[in-house]
Amino acid sequence: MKRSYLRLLGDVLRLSWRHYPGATGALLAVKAASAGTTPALALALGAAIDGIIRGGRTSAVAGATVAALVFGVTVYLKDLSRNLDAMLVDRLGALHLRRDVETRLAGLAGLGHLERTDLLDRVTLLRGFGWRMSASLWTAVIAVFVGLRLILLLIVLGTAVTPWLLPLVVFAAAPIYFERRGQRTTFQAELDTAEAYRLQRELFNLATGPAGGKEIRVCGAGDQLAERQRAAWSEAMAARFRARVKAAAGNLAGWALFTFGLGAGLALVVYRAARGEGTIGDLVLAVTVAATLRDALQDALFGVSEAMAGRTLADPYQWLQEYAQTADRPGTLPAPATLREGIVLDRVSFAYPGSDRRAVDEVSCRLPAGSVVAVVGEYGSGKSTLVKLLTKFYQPDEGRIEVDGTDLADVDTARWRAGSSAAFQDFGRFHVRFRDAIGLGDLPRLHDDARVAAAVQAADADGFAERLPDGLDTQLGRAYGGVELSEGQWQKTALARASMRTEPVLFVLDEPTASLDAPSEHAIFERYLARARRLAGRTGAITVVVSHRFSTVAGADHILVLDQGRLVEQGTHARLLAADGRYARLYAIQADAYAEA
Ligand SMILES: Nc1ncnc2c1ncn2[C@@H]1O[C@H](COP(=O)(O)OP(=O)(O)OP(=O)(O)O)[C@@H](O)[C@H]1O
Repeated sequence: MKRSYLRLLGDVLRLSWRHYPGATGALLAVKAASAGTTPALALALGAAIDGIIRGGRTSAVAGATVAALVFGVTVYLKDLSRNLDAMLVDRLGALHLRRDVETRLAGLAGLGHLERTDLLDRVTLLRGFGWRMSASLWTAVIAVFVGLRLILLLIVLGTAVTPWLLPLVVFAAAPIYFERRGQRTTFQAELDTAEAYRLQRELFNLATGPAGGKEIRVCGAGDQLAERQRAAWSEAMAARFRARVKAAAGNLAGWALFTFGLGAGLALVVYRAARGEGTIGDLVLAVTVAATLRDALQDALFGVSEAMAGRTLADPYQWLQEYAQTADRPGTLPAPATLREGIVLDRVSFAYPGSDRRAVDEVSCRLPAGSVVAVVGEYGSGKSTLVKLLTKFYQPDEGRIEVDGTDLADVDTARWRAGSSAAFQDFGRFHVRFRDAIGLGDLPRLHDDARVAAAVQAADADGFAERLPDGLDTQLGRAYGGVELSEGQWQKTALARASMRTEPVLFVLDEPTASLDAPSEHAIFERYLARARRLAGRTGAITVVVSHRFSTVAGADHILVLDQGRLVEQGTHARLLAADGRYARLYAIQADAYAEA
């Protein structure tokens, strides 16, 4: 086993001891005691048989009594162990380990782990971390004590019967060796096929889930998806199956060796008994031990293989710990409560990890304090990426973003975010009460009804909010017996959430009205323009609006026009029209389209 995995098992054991000392101690004691029961039973039975044959009534009765007692204790310990094991695995997994992973993942300031395919594989593995890891700990403990039971059984064979039986250890080790080799092969195959496996699951969810259900039916793409899912599944499974066949062949060889050794050992005991060198009790003892040796060995192998299966968790967990420390540059400087000068982008470039194409390419511009800045451009021109850089989801690869002269990279990320508000294109649909879906935009004011109502009004959501069956207390999401909102209503809810903070210094609206019609979008934009003016007066806030609809953003103070990541034009609406460049051309095309409509 890898050292990191052993260390992780040690950490989990310490965690269990710290939170459940009684149950952990009891389970360890029960497992340790269980290791001695089979050898004790074999010795007691052997003594009872010898007592009967020699006519020693006392030793026969004593042997039989001990055997009966040991048998009773074995059954009781098994039951106790099962219950303690289940209780500890559940509690430790759900209450501590899963929470630890959840907190670490949710605490990551950046988005890389959610958007990079190489990291997604690890995040996927970590989803089952809590329960699997706590189960692994106790299977590893079982493996240790079953190993101890095996050693005790062999000592009993070697000392109570004949040392000639000791080479059985070598034969007993053969299946373990082959099992481990097989484990390594299958583990590697799982790693190699993780991407195909993830893809088939994604396709399955897509084909069967509600998200793309309508489009898939309209397109008639169900069969295609099923076929692709089947292909990805077959690709992953074929490699895994080949690895398992290889592992099974090794296991067969291991067990064949063990069976050969066991047969030879028993033949030796029978031969010795026939020559009068051993007793019938020895024979009973040897047969009892031999019969349980196979079970003990199988238990040990099962324990080892189960514990080894948990090894797949060590790498991603360790990665998460390191990633949390290195991926995010949290910064230490306080975030400004008000802006005096504004935000300056100085030759900012950024390419998504794993891509050599710059999503933002040498962008330099100034976003003056108190201004409303619109970012426009065609699909994929880098608008959302620019917003992600401003909200510190990613750091620029080159260049700097300065906030009132301070490098944003040095500003404390959590505090910068606490001073920002944002509504994103891919907004969240939180299936909680309507008031909570909005209030979580400013957690300390989650229960401030007046603030929530004001945010609802700001987002022009009061119309549909009034019609909700339980008002602000309405549960959202049909899956939880609540109300399902329309796309536009979800979007207005996201807008209301972004309106909860009243004093942000950065207010981002990344296509917040894409699901609304042009007049509604225009009305909302006017509202937020007025709000931006009020914010500007209080905190010097900068409002950044991303939109496809050029007419909507005409009232912005400053417009940035992006094309393939580059800032190709900037200025006011009037100046950009007068320049008769890209902006003017695209504006004219949209204006014509609306005129014709
Ligand atoms: N997570 C990601 N990983 C890799 N590349 C990405 C990622 N997100 C965006 N890109 C790429 O970066 C470029 C800019 O994308 P971005 O989302 O910033 O454009 P946009 O102008 O906001 O587009 P839209 O108007 O469609 O929202 C695109 O080429 C896109 O394919």
